[in-house]
Amino acid sequence: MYVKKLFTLVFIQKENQILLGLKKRGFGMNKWNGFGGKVEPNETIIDAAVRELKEECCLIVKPGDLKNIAHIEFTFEGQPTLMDVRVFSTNIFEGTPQETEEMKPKWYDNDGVPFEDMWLDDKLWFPYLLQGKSFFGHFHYEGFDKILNYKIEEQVSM
Ligand SMILES: Nc1nc(SCCc2ccccc2)c2[nH]cnc2n1
Repeated sequence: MYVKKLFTLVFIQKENQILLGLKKRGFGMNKWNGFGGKVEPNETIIDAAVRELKEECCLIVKPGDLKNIAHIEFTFEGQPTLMDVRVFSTNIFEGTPQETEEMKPKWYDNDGVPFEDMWLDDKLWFPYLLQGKSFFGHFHYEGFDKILNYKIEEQVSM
């Protein structure tokens, strides 16, 4: 029986580039990732996504401009937590990405994503993200550096 915890993950995209942030502390520290975090009890998932993006790199997006492109679940052998991550993307945003205490932002070419410094699973589902295909994924980890099993299923539309 898992204890489900809800998280957001936002990817800002340009023509052939994607904005990633180097996590400077906490869960996933020293890995490049999208922007996000825990959904608080008093907010919607979308509001959490907008809030975390602003907190982590000072970009402003409108809730209506965020497209839910994926639902990814992470479980870890021997742990009761199921991380329920709602992934959003948009190419409509205001501001210039700024470094914060949480994240150091950097634009990457779509064909130059630093998978060697990201979560192991990311290289498995980034192709769907970069091609704008919606998907469901579940990744079951042993520790943080080994995927025991996973599934990815394209979804017609979320
Ligand atoms: N890309 C990616 N992201 C996460 S956690 C994303 C959600 C999150 C959680 C806590 C703080 C900020 C953001 C992953 N976990 C395992 N593989 C993973 N891949």
